[in-house]
Amino acid sequence: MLVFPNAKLNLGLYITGQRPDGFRNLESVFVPLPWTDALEVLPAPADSETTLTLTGIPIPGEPATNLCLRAYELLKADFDLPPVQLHLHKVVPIGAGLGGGSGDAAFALRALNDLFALQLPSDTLENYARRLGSDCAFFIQNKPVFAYEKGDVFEPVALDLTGTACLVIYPSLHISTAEAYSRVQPRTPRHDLRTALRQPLETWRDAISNDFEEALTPHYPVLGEIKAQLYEAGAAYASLSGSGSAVYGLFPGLEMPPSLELPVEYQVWAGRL
Ligand SMILES: C[C@@](CO)(OP(=O)(O)O)[C@H](O)COP(=O)(O)OP(=O)(O)OC[C@H]1O[C@@H](n2ccc(N)nc2=O)[C@H](O)[C@@H]1O
Ligand SMILES: Nc1ncnc2c1ncn2[C@@H]1O[C@H](COP(=O)(O)OP(=O)(O)O)[C@@H](O)[C@H]1O
Repeated sequence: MLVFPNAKLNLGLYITGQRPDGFRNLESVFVPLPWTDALEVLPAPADSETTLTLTGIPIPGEPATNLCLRAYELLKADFDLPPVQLHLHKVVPIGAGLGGGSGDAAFALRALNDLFALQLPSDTLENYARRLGSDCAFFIQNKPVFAYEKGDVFEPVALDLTGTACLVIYPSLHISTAEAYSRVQPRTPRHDLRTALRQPLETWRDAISNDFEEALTPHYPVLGEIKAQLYEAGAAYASLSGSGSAVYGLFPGLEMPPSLELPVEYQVWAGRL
């Protein structure tokens, strides 16, 4: 079985409180971004070992800690799964705020559920996903949601950005999620995200913000430079995604976003949501 785990964008992000478990409460709207990896999951002979092979962008850390393998081990602890051969072709930049690793984990759970006819409903898969990472559960249903608590509890949002031209720029700068959280002090949300997102996209610039962007831009000025470049190129809305370092621009009304002159080491996704 071959699946294509996608990434996500955060529309607004507020760190609202410190939790007793050491994590932070947040409020954000997550939307799927069709920048994808490719993940193959094949059943392997009963007497063989489970394997993971990797191509594409190198992933920091030991392959044994890869979220695809962790997803398999999580289900194997509860179900009589045969060994599998996993192959991940990594495309989505890492440490980008695009949730690429979380998407791989959730798609691995979904693929194993389908391949071995486990018949687990979405809420059960979401509970497994939550154990792998705070934003993993979003990728089970993979549709726009208002996310709160650890970013793993959802409410539906009436938001349809389908077809909106979008440019995502990753300045080859790995910002770890833990480092980003350590730089932000929880506070009352600056804006009411659900109300703001019901207004026309052209108003979002002054009505939606990302707390990580404010905290990280003084340390990484390139983030502010890319955002300014996106606005100069005509974006109606531009922001850091999640804890960065990817910055995106939305260009409603265009068939495709404009192309920008950027350093060769940057990775870019241009297309329609
Ligand atoms: C910031 C967000 C926003 O969507 O996305 P990314 O920028 O990583 O894509 C998410 O909250 C990232 O979720 P995820 O990447 O799954 O984080 P986890 O693996 O669960 O946690 C990594 C580390 O981030 C911190 N963390 C994460 C989530 C949260 N609600 N509070 C936290 O304090 C903790 O220090 C934790 O050890
Ligand atoms: N399949 C995977 N893809 C990407 N990162 C992975 C994967 N499995 C484990 N990781 C670990 O997760 C970390 C961050 O993953 P990712 O979701 O891409 O971050 P972010 O959402 O902050 O961009 C990486 O540093 C990496 O060590």
